[in-house]
Amino acid sequence: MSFAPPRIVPPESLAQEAAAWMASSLQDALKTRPRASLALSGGGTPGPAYRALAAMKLPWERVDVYFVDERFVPPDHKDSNYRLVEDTLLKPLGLPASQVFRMQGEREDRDAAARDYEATLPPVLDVVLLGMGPDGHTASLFPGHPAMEERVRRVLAVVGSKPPPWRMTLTLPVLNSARAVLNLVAGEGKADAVRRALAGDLSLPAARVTNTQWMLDPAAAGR
Ligand SMILES: O=C(O)[C@H](O)[C@@H](O)[C@H](O)[C@H](O)COP(=O)(O)O
Repeated sequence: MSFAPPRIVPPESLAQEAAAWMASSLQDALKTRPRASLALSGGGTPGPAYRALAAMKLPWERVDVYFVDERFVPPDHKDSNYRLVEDTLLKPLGLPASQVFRMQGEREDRDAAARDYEATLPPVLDVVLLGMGPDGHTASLFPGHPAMEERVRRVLAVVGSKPPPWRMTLTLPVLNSARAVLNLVAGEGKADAVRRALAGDLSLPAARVTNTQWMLDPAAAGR
């Protein structure tokens, strides 16, 4: 399994280029279907890309927002991926709640929350934005975790090695059936994981998302 060559983008253009990729991928999806689904990751990298995306002209009334993963914290918690997306994309767009499918990280029964989220997912996601940690985790799929081997459940509650520990995550069957996937990675701390993932080191969850397009800044590309 090999990936298309990564796009290497100067740091100052990364957010805009990632936003343009998401917008273009959504437009492609909307050419043949009435609605498009956009699944978003959290972490420190994608916020500026979400802000740039919110400024782009799209038929937003036809776009449904999902989450790639979420921490088991309330939606107004500083570590909530929902809060990140709400602040950078949903509020700027004024997207109605009916178009936002939030992972309920506030729920006590984590497995029930995962199962309920699974029921909201479309059969195939159109556009997925991923990130990757220095250990090669993506979504909340961490190296060596049994969730990497899951082939039936589409959403799992897991304990990850990036705090906060308890998370809900899409699994590889969902990510690998998506129509367009971008892994947006920046910073020299990721360079080794990027090199290993691009070389097909399947111990890295990010390497197992087979249809990933990669967008890197020069530092993550080892330059
Ligand atoms: O909830 C999360 O933490 C993210 O979904 C996670 O998969 C993230 O994409 C990577 O950890 C990279 O995070 P940074 O962008 O902060 O490096």
